[in-house]
Amino acid sequence: MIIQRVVLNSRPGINGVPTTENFRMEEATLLDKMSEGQVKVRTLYLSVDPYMRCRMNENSGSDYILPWKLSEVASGGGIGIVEETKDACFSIGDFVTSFNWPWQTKTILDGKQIEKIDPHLVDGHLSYFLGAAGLTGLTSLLGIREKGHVTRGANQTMVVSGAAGACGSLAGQIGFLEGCSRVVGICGTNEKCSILVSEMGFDAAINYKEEDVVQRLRVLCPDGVDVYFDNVGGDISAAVIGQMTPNSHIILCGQISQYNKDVPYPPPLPPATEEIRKARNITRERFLVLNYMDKYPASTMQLCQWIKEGKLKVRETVVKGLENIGAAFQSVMSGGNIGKQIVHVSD
Ligand SMILES: NC(=O)C1=CN([C@@H]2O[C@H](COP(=O)(O)OP(=O)(O)OC[C@H]3O[C@@H](n4cnc5c(N)ncnc54)[C@H](OP(=O)(O)O)[C@@H]3O)[C@@H](O)[C@H]2O)C=CC1
Ligand SMILES: CCCCCC(=O)/C=C/[C@@H]1[C@@H](C/C=C\CCCC(=O)O)[C@@H](O)C[C@H]1O
Repeated sequence: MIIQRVVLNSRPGINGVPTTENFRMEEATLLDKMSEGQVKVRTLYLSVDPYMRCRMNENSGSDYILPWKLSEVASGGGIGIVEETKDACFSIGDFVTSFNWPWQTKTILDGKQIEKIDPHLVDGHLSYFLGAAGLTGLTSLLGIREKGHVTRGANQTMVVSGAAGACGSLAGQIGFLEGCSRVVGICGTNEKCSILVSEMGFDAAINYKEEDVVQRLRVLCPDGVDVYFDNVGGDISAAVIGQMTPNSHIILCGQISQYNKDVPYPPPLPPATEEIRKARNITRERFLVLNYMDKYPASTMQLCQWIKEGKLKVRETVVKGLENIGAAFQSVMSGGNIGKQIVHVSD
């Protein structure tokens, strides 16, 4: 059977900005023969995520992220429907997901690699399993619970960078649900700022491309910042850390502003900021959602319940067509998305 797939065409270079030309769509043959334990699936949705930038380098710089190979199919989070099965755990028509889904229209996967998902849990919004009800939501929830030290009634102020993105938009809302009394977002457009405040319940938002972040934080967080959900790193984080209170906490989720640079992960803070951090005893521990797999089932149920109750507002930016996945990734890296970026491959 002939299928379409997307392969890594070229590497942007460790200090380069990724482009759509780094990816190439091509035809390939999917073997008709399946072995015991295998499942043939049609791809419905694929996820593009910032960590994929590290997979475009020859060396990902991280022990848990493998580089993509040139001219080989790329992969990431995906959702599909079972079309044929040689694994008794699955039936035709089951919806399934995997963290390691090849970027192709149809594929044969090992049954052990995939997990069934129940669309009723998300009122039929299957793609939410790549976002709010998937690793993105788990990252926001577990990041806050494991590293945020949020205490109900403690009158804490949370700041979120990358606030209008997939993790950030959920993190701000979860900050409130877990007990913060004030949440301020930082993001890159006025439209995003307005959505954060009017739709997602943030108290205020700062457009870092147009406003003086330090000055605005002084006004919007008069008692200082107690919890910082950091998605971006760089100058924005230095500005936030300068406003943090003694014994406060950074949730070190990601550092997207540094992903097109040859720096280690997590990148060290600039010396003056590191001095502030130490003097104020601010924690900045590495957080990786993959380290909390035992907490996924209960946390996923919590996220689905909040989504159903309307307590967690979900935004997606959906691009149609496997051929557009490179553009969708490039868009995430340059701020084109609001909420989770999804690629819709087939109905
Ligand atoms: N620790 C973990 O286990 C996990 C960590 N992550 C991390 O969480 C972060 C967010 O990921 P995710 O929610 O999927 O992606 P997003 O949906 O937040 O998309 C990325 C956003 O980052 C912003 N951005 C891009 N470049 C810059 C820059 N130079 N400076 C400031 N902001 C920038 C853009 O928004 P804007 O318009 O605001 O610039 C863009 O929309 C990433 O750092 C990622 O690596 C994600 C999953 C798990
Ligand atoms: C080096 C930068 C990492 C920044 C943090 C981040 O975004 C982490 C994201 C992970 C992500 C990727 C983890 C593993 C992929 C393994 C695939 C492979 O190499 O085969 C996601 O899957 C969940 C987050 O914890």
